[in-house]
This record gives sequence, structure tokens and C-alpha cells, in this order.
Amino acid sequence: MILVTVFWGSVDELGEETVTTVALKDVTKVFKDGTLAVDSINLDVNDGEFMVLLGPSGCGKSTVLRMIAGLEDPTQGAVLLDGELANDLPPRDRKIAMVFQDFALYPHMTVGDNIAFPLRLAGVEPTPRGERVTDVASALGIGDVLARKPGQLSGGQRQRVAMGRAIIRRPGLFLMDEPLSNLDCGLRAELRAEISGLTRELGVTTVYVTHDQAEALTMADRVAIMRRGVLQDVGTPTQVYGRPATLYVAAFLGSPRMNLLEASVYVHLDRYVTLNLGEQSLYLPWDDIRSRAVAHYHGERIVVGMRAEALTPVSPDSPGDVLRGRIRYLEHHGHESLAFLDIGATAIVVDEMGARLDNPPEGQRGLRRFSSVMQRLTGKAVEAADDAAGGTRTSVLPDPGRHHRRPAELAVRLAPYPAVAAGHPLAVAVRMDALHFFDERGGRIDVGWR
Ligand SMILES: Nc1ncnc2c1ncn2[C@@H]1O[C@H](COP(=O)(O)OP(=O)(O)OP(=O)(O)O)[C@@H](O)[C@H]1O
Repeated sequence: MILVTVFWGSVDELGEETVTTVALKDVTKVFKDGTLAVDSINLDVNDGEFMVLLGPSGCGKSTVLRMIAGLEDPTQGAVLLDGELANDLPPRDRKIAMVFQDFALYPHMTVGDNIAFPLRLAGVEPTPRGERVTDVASALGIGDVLARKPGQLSGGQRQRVAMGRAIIRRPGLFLMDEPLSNLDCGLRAELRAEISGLTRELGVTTVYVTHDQAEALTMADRVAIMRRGVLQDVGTPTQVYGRPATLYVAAFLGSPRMNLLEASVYVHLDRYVTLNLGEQSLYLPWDDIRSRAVAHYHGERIVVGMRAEALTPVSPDSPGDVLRGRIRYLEHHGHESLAFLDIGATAIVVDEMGARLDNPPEGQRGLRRFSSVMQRLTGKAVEAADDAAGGTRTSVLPDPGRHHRRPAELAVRLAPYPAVAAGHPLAVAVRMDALHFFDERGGRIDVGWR
């Protein structure tokens, strides 16, 4: 573990003020060839925060980072650094340090000279420069390779040198673009702990780009999840994992992936809401506050999400919220096994293009019709439901792209050496409070939205 005991504030090595906060206001980037890379993004990164931009390849993460660095101009919107409009500020005046995926070290210079380079450029005298390099290198665990050239280093060492060069001026804002993606798995895990430890210890604001959810969830104070230029969700790892704002985020985060099942909704007023999954149903009790929000979809299809941790194997005759099926196949992962269960349901597979249930167009009319029936029947209850749904549905507009369906294979966690095998029947208790609900556009159906 890297230990740095000096507190680094918002003044850099040369005593210059540094930037510590970033705000993006309706930032859009359209490239010359017409590619819409970033679509009206709003994001605040707070002082000292470790913000991770997460999303698949091509979703626009690097373009966001490059706009913060000043390497790309936004087509529209404002990039604010410490609250000041920075759209026209050249990169060198932004007081930001950046680390890239390919390290970008000078091959002909020694490690020490590489790390010292920003200080040399700024005219710092050799003696203080040398002392500073020694401090930083020993903090990064590369004190013994200062005389080597980058070509004589391992990938992990090269990445540490790149970090050293970036932090030597004690920046207030640190941008990192997939800094670990060229490293092997074990080293990535080691370095991600080091990087997040180091940046926290330094109190430096960090924006970190990755497509690796494990990196995002373990390192971030907050994660911003992007898809095709659109920001889908922003929150702490617990928030985005525990209450994903969109179907896409639900499908993207977690391993095994969240089970996403198509369900038809039927309301039995004052009793429960039936979630018909095909051959089996789950029942959301009416006194569960979420049933009011789900009830809006009476007669329609929604998506019910359940992570493997919401499912516990039970004996086949167990009462309550239980799904029964047959094991299609097992996957052994050493510390656990996963069983994939045929339960006679339909899975929604969210592909890169998007997710949408092709509800009949009259679906919305059905909803309104149902609401008015509810209103007549219950009066107040509908107002509450309306409030809940209106006030809590996410404002994110997921891209209504395509999805596909296939027979569901419900992922269930089992012990490492389970007593069951493919073909065996299995029953699982469902933790109803751990279910997620999404509408036909991929937006979350919820109450008490964060
Ligand atoms: N200079 C450019 N001209 C045209 N299109 C570009 C340019 N740079 C990037 N793009 C496009 O903009 C979109 C977003 O690219 P960006 O590099 O920001 O994605 P990313 O999420 O960082 O992906 P990756 O993880 O693969 O680096 C992609 O469709 C990409 O092809």
C-alpha cells in the first residue's frame, strides 16, 4: 500500500492555485463527421471526489474526459472548473494532470527524468526537483528503478511512473483514461487499490474513465454510467448497484448479471399485484408501497429484475414467494457455483442498442383507462399512486432502442460443491423487497426515488 503523509491541498508544487471541482452543464459533443459522442451531459464532480465514468466502448467517456482536459471543445454547453467557464481555456492553463492508458512515457529518458519532467518544464531547480522525485517515487514503490528506462520496466511499474509524473506537481484535479487496461488481471486489482488509496490520501479530485465495472464499483466515490453519449445514472456504488435508474444500468452492473424477466401486471385491488412471469407468478402485497407504482401498469408488461442475491434455494414445498424450475446447467466458479434455472419465463436481454418492451401502442391508453377506474374506485389511493409515480420515476430518458427476448435462465447462487446437477429441480425463495421494476422504456418504476 502506498503511504503519503503530506497533506496536499489545492496549491501545487510551485505554489500555484489548482482546480478542484468540475461541472458539466448540458455538454454536447458532435464530431465533424456528425458523430454525436456526448449528448447533453450534466455532471458535478466535487472537491476531493473520486468520480468514475463507466460505460461500454464508444459510449463517450473519453470524449467527456478530453473536454474537461481541454483536448476537445464542446459543441454546446459549458465546462466549469472551480465554477469558472473554461470552454476557451487552453489545456496547459487548466492546471489538470492526466494519465492515459498507454502511459505515454518518454522512452529515451530515465524513470527519474520522466517523473521530474513537469517540474523541469516549470523551471524548478535540480536539487528540490530531485528531492521531490525521490519522495514521489518511494511513495509509489518505484524508488529503486529511477535510473532505468521505461523499456526496462514491467507494465505495473510503467503505470506507476506515469502516475508519478502526473502527481509530481500536486494537481488538484487528476484525469485518468483507462490507466489499467493494459495490465493483467492481478496487477489491475493491486493497482486499483493503490490508485484510489493514493488519490484519497492526497485529497485530489479524480475523474477516472473505465469500462470495467469492478474497477468502478471498488474505486469510486460516485459512478456516472454512460451509454451512447447519454448519462444514465450517477450515484455511489451502492446506489447505482442497489437502485439502478434504468434497465440498462441494471443489466450492465453486477456479476452474474441481474435476472430481467418479462412480467404481466394484474392488480387485485386492496389485496396484491400479480406479476405473471409466464408459468409462474409472484405477488406484491398491496401494503408494499411499491405496489402502487407497479399498479399503474395493470394489463401491461413490465420488466422485473432480481439479482442472484435475492434468490435463496429452499425445499420444493416451501410456502411463500417461491419460484420453481429445473437446472439447465451449472457453472463452477471456485468460491461458488451458479445454477441457471428454466422457470418457464421470458428474459429481456438488453443489448448495446437499447431495451424496450414492444407493448401495444394502446398500452398508454390502457394505463390511463386503468387510472381512471382506480380513481373512481379508490379516490385517494390513486392520488398517492400518481404522486409516487410522477415524483419518483427517473427523469433519465433511456434510449428506446431494441432488446431481445429469450427463454429465461434464472441465475441462482449455490455453494461451491452443490448436491444438485443439471436436470435437477430447484426451488428458490424470492426476496420481494429486493426486486427491481422497469417500464417499457427502460426507466425505473419506483417510489421514494433517491
Ligand atoms: N475524432 C473523432 N471523430 C469522430 N468520431 C469520434 C472521434 N473521437 C471519438 N469519436 C466517436 O465518438 C464516440 C465516443 O468515443 P469515445 O472515445 O469518447 O468513447 P469511449 O467510451 O471512451 O470508448 P473507449 O472505451 O473505446 O475509448 C465513438 O462513437 C467514437 O467512435
